[in-house]
Amino acid sequence: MTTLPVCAARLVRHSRLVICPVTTSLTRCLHASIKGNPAKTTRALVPMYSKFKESSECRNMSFLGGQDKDFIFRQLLEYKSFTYTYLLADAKTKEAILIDPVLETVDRDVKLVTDMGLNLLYGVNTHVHADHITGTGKIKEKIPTCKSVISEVSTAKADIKLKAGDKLKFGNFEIEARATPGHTGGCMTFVCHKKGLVFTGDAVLIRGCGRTDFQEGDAAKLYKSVHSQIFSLPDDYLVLPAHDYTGQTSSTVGEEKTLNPRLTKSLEEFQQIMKNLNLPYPKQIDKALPANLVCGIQEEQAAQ
Ligand SMILES: N[C@@H](CCC(=O)N[C@@H](CSS)C(=O)NCC(=O)O)C(=O)O
Repeated sequence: MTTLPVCAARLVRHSRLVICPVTTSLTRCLHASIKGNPAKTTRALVPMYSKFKESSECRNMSFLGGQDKDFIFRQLLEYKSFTYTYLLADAKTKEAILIDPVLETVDRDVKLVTDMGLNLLYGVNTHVHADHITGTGKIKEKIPTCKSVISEVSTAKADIKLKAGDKLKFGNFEIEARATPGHTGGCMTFVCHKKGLVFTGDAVLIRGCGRTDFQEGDAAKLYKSVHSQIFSLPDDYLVLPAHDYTGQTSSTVGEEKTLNPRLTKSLEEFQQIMKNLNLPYPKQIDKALPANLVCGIQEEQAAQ
């Protein structure tokens, strides 16, 4: 109870970024407490604060701020392949996961994890990437307790093979694995419901989607899995893709449902668009695919 006005003060600061009725009321209430009766104000703040904690604004604040008292979040860029790696951690228990680490940036990521005193449980791959080598193998060498993770459908080697519906826990948080094939056969999307975050890998990119011209790529499958597994999530969930080539960092389910120039079309139109993308093959595909089938540089490769 005593910390409530402090929390409210932080909310007031954040309310400059995002204005919503709940924070506006909180602001008024806090200002009233300066003039009036603080105990009465605190009583009035309790239901408002509870409502705020459940709101998308509150969830997104921790994304904007990168950290709150419960949750740590970082979006990290590997700028040669324009890949985003995500660090998620429980701020209290220090248990952490990395989603889509890249070989070239393993040292940066391991230093961040170590500096922050985190206990990295999992290095998770959304799929067998074709454009860069995953960092999960090298991370395991540096942090032997960390387990590599990928979908079982991918047929890649890893410590943990996920099925649709499986959950990975870290402290008081978890990500739910959803099968979203189409870019590759084994693509998975990870949802952190508590924070309203959805890690789409290459299934949904911001105003785009993963190509479907190799690795069991299938435009119809991609369309159906995105619509059933991602567009069915609440509109305010933050979409966090594995790549962006235009300098954007995040979107929302609601935005992509209405503004994505490919996925808002009919299935037939989508298939035509994907057939005519004519993208050059990723530059690293020949070394990335075999390495990623063993989750990066691992014993199997070193022994060869
Ligand atoms: N130029 C890059 C590869 C770019 C590319 O093909 N990206 C993939 C995801 S990584 S396999 C993709 O699906 N792109 C969709 C799109 O519309 O751009 C390189 O050489 O690495």
